[in-house]
Amino acid sequence: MSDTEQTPAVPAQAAAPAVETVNEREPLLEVDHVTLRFGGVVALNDVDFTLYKGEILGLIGPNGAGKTTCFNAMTGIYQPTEGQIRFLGQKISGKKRHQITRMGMARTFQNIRLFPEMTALENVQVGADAHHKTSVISALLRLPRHWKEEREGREKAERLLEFVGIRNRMHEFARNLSYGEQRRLEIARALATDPKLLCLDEPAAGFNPAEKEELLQLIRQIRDQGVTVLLIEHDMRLVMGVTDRIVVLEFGKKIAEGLPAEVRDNPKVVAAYLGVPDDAA
Ligand SMILES: Nc1ncnc2c1ncn2[C@@H]1O[C@H](COP(=O)(O)OP(=O)(O)OP(=O)(O)O)[C@@H](O)[C@H]1O
Repeated sequence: MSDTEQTPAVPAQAAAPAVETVNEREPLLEVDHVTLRFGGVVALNDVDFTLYKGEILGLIGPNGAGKTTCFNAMTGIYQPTEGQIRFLGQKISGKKRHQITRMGMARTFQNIRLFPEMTALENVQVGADAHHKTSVISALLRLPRHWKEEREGREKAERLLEFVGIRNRMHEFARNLSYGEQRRLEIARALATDPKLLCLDEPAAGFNPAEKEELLQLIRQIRDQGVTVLLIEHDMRLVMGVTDRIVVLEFGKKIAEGLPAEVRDNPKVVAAYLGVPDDAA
């Protein structure tokens, strides 16, 4: 039996079933009437929604709708012009990115951001370092507790690489991995920070149908380990197949929110995607 079978790759948190009764659920992330302007551009206009613990929420919308800006506001890269974002009841605004990571939020990027000259294993260990407790001094003095932490970090990184399906590539430089493997590695690295919320920004971009299907399974497995997932994705089949609920943005405004089937049949959403004029919708 491998160590993966003995220890869950993603630390078990309050494992939660799929969303059925959202009203009874605990909020994890609250986007509270957020407006965000870049000069004259209103990238987010009074956007308001809640992400509940244990769900997979899709954030969708046509190009330029404000999805990435919303992600960036949630992860502390941008500050809202108005409104606020709360994670586990605490304001995100003013927090540094590493503080937000420690609070339990991790993300991947639309454009892959790995350390190309480091191995897959090292890339994941860097993520795990966010939670190391021993000091720089104990690392320099090579104290036993530092070694213990180092060993545990490595074991955890290996388990995560197994979990995302690329353990056999752990000693390969990140730059030598295939595109799909790099995307998986990004997810493993984000999971190494023990997130309560994992934000995936277009994780299926450039994937073929088989890879998309595998990704869909992986996202479900991540949620089944108790990690809440926020997904930005253009591929509608994937979004409809994996999310519990969907929020739709268009021109920075929320135009719909609901179960995948409700959103798919919403005339405003159909119009936004097909470019039908408002009065015809
Ligand atoms: N740093 C910035 N400075 C100025 N305008 C910006 C900036 N970032 C985004 N915008 C503008 O804000 C709007 C929303 O962009 P955003 O990238 O969030 O959309 P998106 O829904 O993620 O689009 P896509 O699907 O194409 O990635 C767009 O009009 C964009 O041009």
